[in-house]
Amino acid sequence: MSSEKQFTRNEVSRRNNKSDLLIIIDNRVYDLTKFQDDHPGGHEVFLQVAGQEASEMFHDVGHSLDAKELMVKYCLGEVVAADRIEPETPQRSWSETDPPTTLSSDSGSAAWHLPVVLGVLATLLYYLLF
Ligand code: HEM
Repeated sequence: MSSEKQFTRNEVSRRNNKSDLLIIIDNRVYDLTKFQDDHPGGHEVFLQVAGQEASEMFHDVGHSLDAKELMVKYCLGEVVAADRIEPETPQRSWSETDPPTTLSSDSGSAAWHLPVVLGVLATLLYYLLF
């Protein structure tokens, strides 16, 4: 259990105006009431997402590392476990369908044939020509 302050999405949704403005990014709750007038992207965007989930919009903008460091200052806590949205992680099981062991042992044994054959050919040519 985290020691951070916990918020339900319902609680956050009620704090959705210019004088009390919370948003949710990646299951963390930010109080942007004091930051809205300093936000380089303007305060209107915050009013659009006030009290709501804003992860997609935040990431779509491609905020800089500076912006991500600044966020920490405005973080109040996190969303309660029951209300969390897990980020989508693509699950690929290629390792099960395409075991790499067969491929690497095959190409491993073939790999030293070529230089040996070339070496033999070069030696034959040397004796034939000189
Ligand atoms: C804690 C939350 C946020 C912080 C600390 C923050 C901070 C910043 C900073 C520092 C910039 C300047 C550019 C950069 O350094 O990336 C910026 C730009 C911007 N932000 Fe945010 N931002 C936050 C949330 C949001 C959200 C939720 C939205 C959209 C709903 C948003 C939309 C924008 C836009 C549209 C720009 C302008 C991008 C441009 O002109 O290229 N920001 N923000």
